[in-house]
Amino acid sequence: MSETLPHLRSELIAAGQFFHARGWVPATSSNFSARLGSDEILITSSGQHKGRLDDSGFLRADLNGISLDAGKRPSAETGLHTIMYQRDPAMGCVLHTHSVNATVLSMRLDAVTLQGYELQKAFPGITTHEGQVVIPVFANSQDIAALAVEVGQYLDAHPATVGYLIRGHGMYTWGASVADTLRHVEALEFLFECVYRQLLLDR
Ligand SMILES: CSCCC(=O)C(=O)COP(=O)(O)O
Ligand SMILES: [Zn+2]
Repeated sequence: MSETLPHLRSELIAAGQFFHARGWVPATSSNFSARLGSDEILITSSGQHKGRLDDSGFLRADLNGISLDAGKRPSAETGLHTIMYQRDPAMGCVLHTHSVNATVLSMRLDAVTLQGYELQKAFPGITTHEGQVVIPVFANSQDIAALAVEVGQYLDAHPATVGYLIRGHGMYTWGASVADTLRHVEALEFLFECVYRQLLLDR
């Protein structure tokens, strides 16, 4: 990888500040990671406030989620990050957020289907508003290993997926770089707000 650990860490710290200003990472929710190398990631340690991260809030882990920094405990949801890096050597970043819109929609819908929105073009390979972008909703679980298997099976069957929701919990999205993944978070949050407002208008 061309990006150094300090650079990736500062990008993730800035992401947390950006998300917190928008209310997408309340309390100690959410977790962030970026690839450091072929078999190593940088990930937030468990229990950090993601709007107030500093250099100490991160650790290195292998692709099985084992801490490479003695005494530091990775996110409780590390398995949902490592599954993405294991699946794709080009995977550069995974971001998980807990916005109100993502959480509310996940309680009401089995999938969020996006169609007709110009902002769908924020995702890789999408060149028109005309197609459908489906964001699946998985049942929440405290068994992260089992949830990661379920996510992996879904992605095997639906490789163009750009993100997913976990019911009553939050959103995961990913990309080749931190910048790409930030764009995906921002686009999904905009689109979730559109879907939410449309549901209100349709009542
Ligand atoms: C207080 S939020 C509950 C845990 C969670 O969903 C989350 O995203 C943060 O967990 P972590 O272990 O990464 O701090
Ligand atoms: Zn979470």
